[in-house]
Amino acid sequence: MKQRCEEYLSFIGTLPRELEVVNSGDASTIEKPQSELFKHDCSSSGKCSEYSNTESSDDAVQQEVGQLSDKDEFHFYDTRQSFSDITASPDMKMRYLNYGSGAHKIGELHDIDKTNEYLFSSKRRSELPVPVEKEKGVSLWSMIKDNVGKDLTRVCLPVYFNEPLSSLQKCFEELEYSYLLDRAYEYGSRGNGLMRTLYVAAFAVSGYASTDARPCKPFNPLLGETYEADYPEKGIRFFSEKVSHHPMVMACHCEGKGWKFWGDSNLKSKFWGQSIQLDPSGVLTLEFDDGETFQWSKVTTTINNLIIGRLYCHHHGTMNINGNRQYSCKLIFKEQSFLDRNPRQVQGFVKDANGTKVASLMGKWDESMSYIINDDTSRVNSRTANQSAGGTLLWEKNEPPANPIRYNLSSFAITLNELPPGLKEKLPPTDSRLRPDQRHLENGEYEKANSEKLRLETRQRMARKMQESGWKPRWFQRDTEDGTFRYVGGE
Ligand SMILES: CC(C)CCC[C@@H](C)[C@H]1CC[C@H]2[C@@H]3CC=C4C[C@@H](O)CC[C@]4(C)[C@H]3CC[C@]12C
Repeated sequence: MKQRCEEYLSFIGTLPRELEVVNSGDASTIEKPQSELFKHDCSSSGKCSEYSNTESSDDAVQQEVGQLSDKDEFHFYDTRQSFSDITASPDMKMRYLNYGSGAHKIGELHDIDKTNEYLFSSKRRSELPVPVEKEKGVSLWSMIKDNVGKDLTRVCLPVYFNEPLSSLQKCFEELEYSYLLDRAYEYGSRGNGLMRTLYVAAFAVSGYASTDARPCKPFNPLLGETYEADYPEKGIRFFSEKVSHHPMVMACHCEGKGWKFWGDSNLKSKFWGQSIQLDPSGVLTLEFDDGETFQWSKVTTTINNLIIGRLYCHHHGTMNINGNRQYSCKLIFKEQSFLDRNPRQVQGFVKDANGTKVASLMGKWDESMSYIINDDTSRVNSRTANQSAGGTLLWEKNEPPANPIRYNLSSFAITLNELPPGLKEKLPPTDSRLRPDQRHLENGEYEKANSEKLRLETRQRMARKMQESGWKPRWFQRDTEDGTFRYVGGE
């Protein structure tokens, strides 16, 4: 029986062959080996069958949603819910978060009007709503074990494994420390290219800080779903859209004081049984208003202890931050070894146009980053073996919220899905904040969240066909030269 419940889980591949089920009709009979994995005793929850047994052929879906026709292709989602006509129709009007100051495009960022200030600057929330229902503990194993040997991208996980943020919102989360880019801009415009490069490097690392101790999965946006954020207190605006479902690609664009930052996220995943390896394949570009640019790609992320133990992720590999002027930077995210007493380390250096190392960088992606200008590198090295003791601080992770928050969100992350009065009317209907399943989860209404999630996922099965029949992103366009998505805006 083919698993048809198409929850995307695009980062999960197929289970290893040796774990395949002998008789596909009986998921409890497992060939070999009798590993720890299978001895693990987890009570299966009733919820599981509700999801894993959802079967329907594409034909059935087709019947349910209606026949595909050229005219219809943008209107597959029914209109019962505010979020259901999710794919952006070509004539949909974009309403920027401009609160009555007249339509301004994302380039005109910094005129904070009064409404905006009222809605955001001083009054962003510092807590999630109190959950309506009690949380249920469901083990991931109970979900996976009935699907051994099947394509896990087609396994549908119930909402208990999600955090109330979409992947689009998570992209914005990587801009929590955008002030580092403001600083980089200022240094550069005062002629200090080295300090600019160091701050850019610190920024590139700081994006990982929020991934620590966050064991839940973000919501998979629907094709054409968007997330737009206006944070005048940070001086930034952000816009993102899910531009492809197969493969899953999200395009992002952000503008701040003196800089623009864009890129698309496209993850390649390998499933290793107890862990998943994610290899991001997009390029991130940072462009300062004076023409200096830096480009880099993200390093590999491994999610460990999928089945037994505490789930955590770890980032490793080399990040080359290539500048178009004087300086470039190389950062190494250390591999984790079993007995490592000092994990999560990042080390690197900045080199000038001649290839001379002019500064060193050291720190941890979940803590802080520091630098040493080359003149004093040798002195510090000979003085102490512990490099992280030396150096001048560039970046430090913010304190977590005073009261521990569900899902372990940072104070910044807590604000991302907030829907204050008046905002709803200003958002396009495709915004992640309007996803009913995500909203229900945030409110702790798990039953409702689950049924809405299932409903939207059923709709989403059409995404491949929509893409094949010419669906195009609304706000981004693929660059014909380098294949990256660029924000084109519009109304
Ligand atoms: C099977 C389920 C329950 C496991 C939960 C998996 C969680 C830990 C996974 C799912 C998606 C993952 C994220 C996907 C993409 C990225 C971008 C990458 O550049 C940094 C890591 C980061 C941000 C991942 C962190 C870990 C993550 C949040």
